[in-house]
Amino acid sequence: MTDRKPKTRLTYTDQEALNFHSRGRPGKLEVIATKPMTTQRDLSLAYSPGVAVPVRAIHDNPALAYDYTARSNLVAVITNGTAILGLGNLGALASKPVMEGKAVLFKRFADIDAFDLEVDTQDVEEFINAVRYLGPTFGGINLEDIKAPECFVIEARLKELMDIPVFHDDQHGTAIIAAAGIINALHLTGRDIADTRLVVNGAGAAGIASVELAKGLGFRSENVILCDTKGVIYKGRAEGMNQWKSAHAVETDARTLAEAVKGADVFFGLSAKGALTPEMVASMADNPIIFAMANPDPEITPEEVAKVRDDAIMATGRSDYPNQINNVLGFPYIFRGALDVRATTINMEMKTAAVHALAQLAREDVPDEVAAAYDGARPRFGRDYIIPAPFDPRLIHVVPPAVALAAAETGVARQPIGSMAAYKTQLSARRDPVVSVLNTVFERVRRFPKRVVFAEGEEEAVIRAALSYVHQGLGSAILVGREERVRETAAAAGLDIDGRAGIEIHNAARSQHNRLYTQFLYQRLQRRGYLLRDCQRLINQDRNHFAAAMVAHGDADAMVTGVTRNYHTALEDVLRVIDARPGHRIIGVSIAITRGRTVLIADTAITEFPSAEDLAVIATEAAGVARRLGYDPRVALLAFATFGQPRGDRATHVQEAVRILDRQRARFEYDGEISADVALNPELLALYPFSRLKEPANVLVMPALHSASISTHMLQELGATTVVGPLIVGLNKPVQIVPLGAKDVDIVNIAALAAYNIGG
Ligand SMILES: NC(=O)C1=CN([C@@H]2O[C@H](COP(=O)(O)OP(=O)(O)OC[C@H]3O[C@@H](n4cnc5c(N)ncnc54)[C@H](OP(=O)(O)O)[C@@H]3O)[C@@H](O)[C@H]2O)C=CC1
Ligand SMILES: CC(=O)C(=O)O
Ligand SMILES: [Mg+2]
Repeated sequence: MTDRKPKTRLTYTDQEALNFHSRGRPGKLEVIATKPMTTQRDLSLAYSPGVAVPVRAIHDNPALAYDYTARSNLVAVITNGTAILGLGNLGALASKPVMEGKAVLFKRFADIDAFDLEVDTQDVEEFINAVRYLGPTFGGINLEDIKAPECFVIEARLKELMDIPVFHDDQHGTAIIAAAGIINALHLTGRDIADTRLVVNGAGAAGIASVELAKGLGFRSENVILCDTKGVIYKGRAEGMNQWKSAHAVETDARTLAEAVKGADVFFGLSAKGALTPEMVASMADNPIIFAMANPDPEITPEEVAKVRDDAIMATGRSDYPNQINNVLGFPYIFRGALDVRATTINMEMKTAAVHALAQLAREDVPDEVAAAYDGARPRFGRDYIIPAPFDPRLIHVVPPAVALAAAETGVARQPIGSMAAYKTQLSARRDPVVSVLNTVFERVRRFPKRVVFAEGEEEAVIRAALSYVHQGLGSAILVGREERVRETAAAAGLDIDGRAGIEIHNAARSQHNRLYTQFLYQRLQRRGYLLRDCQRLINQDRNHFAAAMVAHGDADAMVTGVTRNYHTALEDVLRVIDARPGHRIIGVSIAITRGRTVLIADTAITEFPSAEDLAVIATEAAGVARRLGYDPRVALLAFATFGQPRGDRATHVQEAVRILDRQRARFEYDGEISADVALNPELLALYPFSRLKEPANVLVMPALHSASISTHMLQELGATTVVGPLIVGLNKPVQIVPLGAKDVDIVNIAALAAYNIGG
């Protein structure tokens, strides 16, 4: 009956789920030391006797625990296993996979360390006592999967007893995400919240909290019906009641869920699998909003809904359907914001701030990285995208700042955020170490904004990158392309570029500068076999030549290209227009970034078999890049051998390169020939006390292009390493080339590096 079919679900077998949990180290968590623990000295500092120093300091001033221990970033995920997802009361032990899962999500999405604690008691007092004394260990307490009504008592008492945030995720996390989703769904269906009829099935932890927050948003009490296993919670009902249910009892004739949902606008399922039938869905109002949030199986599936009507906005709690209304979008970021201001609690204002931040984010354009999380189908605000996806990289710098600000404004922040801009950068860097490495670059470009020409202005990723460049305050963007084509591509992607300050479109064929650029190119190429008309064609029809000519003439400050053409073709185009900087050689430098470590690798683009002289030049140019990125260069000239061992002819030109640098009195730390492991590992390096490198290298000069290329590609594919580049270094004007098919985030990073003139 409908042509709006739900997207295909991912599938897995039970055996695959078991294998996932058992393979390798069983479970999903391990503990990793954050300090070196290799030498006797490390042991003395970390343990006895050194550890006594912070012990005394904390005793004298308890606030110092945030500085000397992991407490400030540590959350407990605590349960008694009485309401494991929608599986019911299966006990503390069986809940462990879910709690480990929550801990992993804390880490993955918000860089919060979390321990799962499964407390084997169903007695409220015993449970409270098991938790209340854990305050010194943690910065926050995330209560999970504890059934109602005990969860209400437990949370309220622990909040009174503890001076750190205590947050029952199933109550508030769920309510916050459902509230964000409903704000957007009401907007899309043109409803007024004050007249909207809501039915909530499930009057437990999640149901009660969601009703309370929904009413806080503007749903009127008389328009909200709550149901449980006994049916509608109406005024006067006696069976299966408690004070939390009674607070939401209404005057109604409806007694069953089927009667309650008849004509209702919105259904929230926080109950159990299959609780909502297709017949009930069919009886709802036009454009019904159905959030079937029970896990792992919803109250009704999107396929079942699609069979009976095609006008529903449908959401579930699962990752394998569109519109995932799940507290995973909340708890990592809410705790991140709360921990970062050392909040004493998570109050209503902080929760509301999270609701609005999430709702707003879903309305914004989606970057490539999120599109990738949707199997390449870029979601756009609408019926199938009312809430951000869990893998949205923007969540980390959108939700915590809103929460932190609300904490400060309501006086529960012990240490409010100083600079919000700096905090947002710090947050992004938690998820993406590239952000912290490029932070100096971005900051500097923001202070001295630049006009960057994007040669491939008709490409969607490029238009997104240009918009992002402008939005981030880095300067203005010129898109080279046919106006209509650029506009069409932008419109199809839902990007608004018309009249946007800072965005210009330049059509090479129609540019008033063509005559000038053509003459300029002809002067350069006439003795290289090019006729005037060849140069005319290159300027009129080839965007790389046109864009490079803009930069050569100062009509743009920097250029970015490469999305549609392979690296070397794009470089040849550019080199017809722009030379090397006098006294310099063009080389390629790649930046390999892992958490806590950045290494430059050169030459990753130009010289296939560098001579000793070439290697010395490459070392010098790469050291310059390291300096421009804010590092003191420590350059290792790599070979398969280290200081003469094993012997072999191929290392001799590396040794000679080191002698050339000596003769040139190079003003940076360097040594070679040295193998990559010795260059990067302090313990191996210590075996060569005569080495001029006293600490591991941060610049690696490769003996040849093949080793450079192979190693950077392996790093990119195998490890948790991001490789940026190759960046072009030594060109007379700032031009950078991105890898073929680069995504918008990568293009913006490279545009910022071009604007920063990383190539010197
Ligand atoms: N998507 C998300 O992010 C989240 C989803 N949930 C889901 O919500 C559900 C409830 O969790 P939680 O509140 O923590 O659990 P609780 O045990 O606290 O509450 C369960 C509630 O559901 C009611 N219920 C159970 N089965 C039915 C049914 N067939 N029809 C009507 N009501 C029913 C119970 O009724 P009674 O009071 O009569 O026993 C009770 O009120 C679970 O499926 C869970 O997975 C929870 C948290 C987050
Ligand atoms: C998602 C979650 O916390 C639950 O279903 O219990
Ligand atoms: Mg839960």
